[in-house]
Amino acid sequence: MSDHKGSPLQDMPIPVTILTGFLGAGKTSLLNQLIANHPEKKLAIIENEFGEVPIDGDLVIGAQDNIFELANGCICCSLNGELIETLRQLLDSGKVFDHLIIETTGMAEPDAVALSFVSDPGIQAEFQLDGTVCLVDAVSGQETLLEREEAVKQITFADCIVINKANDVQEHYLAALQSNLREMNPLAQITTANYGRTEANLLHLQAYEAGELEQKIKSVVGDSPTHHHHHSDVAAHSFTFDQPFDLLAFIHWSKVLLMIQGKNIYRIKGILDVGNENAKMVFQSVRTQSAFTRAGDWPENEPRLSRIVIIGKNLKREALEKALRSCLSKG
Ligand SMILES: Nc1nc2c(ncn2[C@@H]2O[C@H](COP(=O)(O)OP(=O)(O)OP(=O)(O)O)[C@@H](O)[C@H]2O)c(=O)[nH]1
Repeated sequence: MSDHKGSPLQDMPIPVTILTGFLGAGKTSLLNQLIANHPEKKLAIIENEFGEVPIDGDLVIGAQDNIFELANGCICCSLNGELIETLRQLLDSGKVFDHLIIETTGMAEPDAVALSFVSDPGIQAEFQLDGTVCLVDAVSGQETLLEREEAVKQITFADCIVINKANDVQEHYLAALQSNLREMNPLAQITTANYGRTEANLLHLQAYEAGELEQKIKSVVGDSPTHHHHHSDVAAHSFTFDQPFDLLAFIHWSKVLLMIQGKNIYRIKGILDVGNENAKMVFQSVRTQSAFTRAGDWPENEPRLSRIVIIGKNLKREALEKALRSCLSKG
């Protein structure tokens, strides 16, 4: 990866990691570990926190020159426009950096932050999401998930979930938490940490790359017709279809679905067989935005199975399946 000097004509988009997790879960501790473990990287960091006086920036060690603060508001709501402005300033600053980390407030909905990177063409040209990392407090995480909708959304949107303070709980408790998180988000990688120290390569998740997505979706959905994971009213529904999709019908359906039910749909990811296309089409949504990318061609010896995972709240599985079936190619 080449250096980025804030020029609008960079050769490669700068990878972006969104760091999220409920209040006190260990985001700043993890950030400090990332900085310590990646001396080869020139990290730029955007900190967002509530409160008049920014504090977290002072708690991040050794990167003071490259820290940008968005204080006194939440990045996912009132400060979203400011985030885009800060990204532009970052590019214009002349600072050299090759990876951007955004630490959100503990209350932020990371999909709203991610939206800036998939909805603004100017930003998209310069930055590319690598993935969202969500910290969960091993001790209080379970309780927080029962009480706080924001925490549930953070989990369901994450590409990697890090259970921090793992040594502070017993093994069986940790295993139960892990399995609960797996049910809520079967697509995420799950790992453990103490004081933010973890083995996982969190800055290279490539969560939005077609090949990586395909592997993940395949591992979750398999070849069986349909199944779903349940966490109270939040569920991950998986579907497989062995007939090709009509691309336009699918696009139309997904746009209407996200427009009408977007609030309750946390994530859609899918690999689709589309009539008249040799390439596998990878679909994913971030809030109301959605996009297709091409993965490799379907190999001759691989059945053309479309696999789709929809994670959301209070979703009616039968209705989703029926609607998806109506998007299958008629020809
Ligand atoms: N026991 C224990 N404490 C930890 C661990 N990791 C972090 N802490 C402590 O937990 C507190 C919160 O950690 P932070 O890294 O500031 O968490 P945060 O998510 O950035 O917090 P907010 O910015 O307030 O949302 C601090 O006092 C840390 O020292 C851990 O693995 N075990």
